[in-house]
Amino acid sequence: MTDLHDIRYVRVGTERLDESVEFATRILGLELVARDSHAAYLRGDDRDHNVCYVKGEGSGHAVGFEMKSSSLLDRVATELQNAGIAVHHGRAEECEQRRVRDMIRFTDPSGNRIELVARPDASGTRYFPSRDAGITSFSHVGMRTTDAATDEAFWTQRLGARVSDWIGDAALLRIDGVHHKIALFPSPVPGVQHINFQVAEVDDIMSSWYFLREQGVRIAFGPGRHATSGARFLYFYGPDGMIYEYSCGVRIFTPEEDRDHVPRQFPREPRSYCMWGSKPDIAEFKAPSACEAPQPQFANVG
Ligand SMILES: O=C(O)c1cccc(O)c1O
Ligand SMILES: [Fe+2]
Repeated sequence: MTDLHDIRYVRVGTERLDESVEFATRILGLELVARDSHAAYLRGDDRDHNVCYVKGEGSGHAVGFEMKSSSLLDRVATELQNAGIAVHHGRAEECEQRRVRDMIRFTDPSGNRIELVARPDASGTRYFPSRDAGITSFSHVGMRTTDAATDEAFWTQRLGARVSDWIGDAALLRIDGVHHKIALFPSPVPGVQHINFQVAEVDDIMSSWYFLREQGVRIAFGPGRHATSGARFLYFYGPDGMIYEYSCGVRIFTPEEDRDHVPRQFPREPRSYCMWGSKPDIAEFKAPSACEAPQPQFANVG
């Protein structure tokens, strides 16, 4: 069984490299740690980077997870290949671009690109925010799935993730004590749906809500509170329609809870996403449209 040690980075292809860097620093509150004409590396915690914007839409999205050792990485590669899953072993320059010693890449059944890495660069300097958004860490990604059941089986059976809760068919998956590090939201297309940063306290959520609106940033959802993880949250749109989430107070499972937890099934309705009543301006979070909702069956009446 694979044990993903932690989420490590997200790579986002963009034609708007300068705009993405400007948004991530001035608005989101990340620190720019390196950039060249092809890529920009930014962080919201003490790791070497959390987000890499890569010039060119074609480079798409990828999510990187750290394995505890290169030997564990090699073992996972063999397990995946034996299961008939194509595994790309990162070339030296690809590992350098990711600031890691070893990397493998494969896709989940929806085509989401997953990278497993070993010995990522540590950093001897503290995260130094460009704006005091209260960010404490890069914590999870929401991903789009074109086949929720198949992707959930892949992430749980192949990669060792555990379901913490469902909202409709959307699975919130944990790989450690944090309620989730990956969430899979049904969608017609794959890709990274949102990027989450933890913030220190609710004051950070609320002061950012005022700041973002003053800056003309489109709010996507919230301020609100998730019924699933209990986290208070705020979502907003950045360049290329990427959604960013600040949240605080996410549930942390004790080892006993991790062992005994029975995942809950929340219905796909607004109150499952927000206990306070905020309504999402996020396609994957909206209740199925009338054309999608199962039509009530009326018995033939005379
Ligand atoms: O934190 C959560 O529970 C949560 C639920 C639905 C969607 C999300 O993005 C979340 O982070
Ligand atoms: Fe989230």
